[in-house]
Amino acid sequence: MILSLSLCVPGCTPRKCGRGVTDAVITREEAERIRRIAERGLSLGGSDGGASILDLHSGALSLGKHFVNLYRYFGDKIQDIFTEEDFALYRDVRQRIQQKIAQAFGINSASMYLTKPTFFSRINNTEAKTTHDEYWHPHVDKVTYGSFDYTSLLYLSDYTEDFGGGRFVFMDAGSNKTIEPRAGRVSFFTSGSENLHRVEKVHWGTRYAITISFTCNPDHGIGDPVLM
Ligand SMILES: O=C(O)CCC(=O)C(=O)O
Ligand SMILES: [Fe+2]
Repeated sequence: MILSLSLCVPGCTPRKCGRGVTDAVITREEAERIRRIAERGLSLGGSDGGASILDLHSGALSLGKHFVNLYRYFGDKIQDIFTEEDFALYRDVRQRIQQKIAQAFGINSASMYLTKPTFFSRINNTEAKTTHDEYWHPHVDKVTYGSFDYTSLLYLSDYTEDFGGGRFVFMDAGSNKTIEPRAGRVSFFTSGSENLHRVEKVHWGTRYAITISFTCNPDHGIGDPVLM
């Protein structure tokens, strides 16, 4: 009798769940370069509330209470905003994080695929205006985003230096575990219910991060963002 049906992709689907954090994959200088890309892109829009995103794959950019498509809106002019080097840096960083996750979980990095959404986030202490601004709710990424099997977060600014509050919290039974964002710090974890988490409210300053996630299902894979 078949008790459960699930897609099994040998070599990627998490067999062991877990999490890791490293400051050794991305340098602070690289994180600063990526933060400048995030600042440039997000300066073209911004949510009325405290949480803005720029989705590099779809081009979705927070604007007021809604989203616009940066790529459609700017057309060819997008080349005045982002350069080929920006996208090359994203690819390089994405590859190194993918390899780190593969190594940490003992899986084959070639059986992991980048998945969407892949986005910059900018958070400040402005009061939320829509539910999109409510970044602090506990959630499971696989439930929120569907295709995620492995989540990674690359932090682009420093807790206590650039902003207060805004720590990442794994909500474990018994004791929570907190990650303090720091430019160049990569936090990665399996995206299921074993890693329920939330982000503390940012009390002051501006917090930048980028979410880069992977799926084991090639049908949910996307290519690296490209300059259109
Ligand atoms: O920015 C963070 O630290 C986490 C964000 C998050 O949980 C998410 O985007 O799903
Ligand atoms: Fe999350």
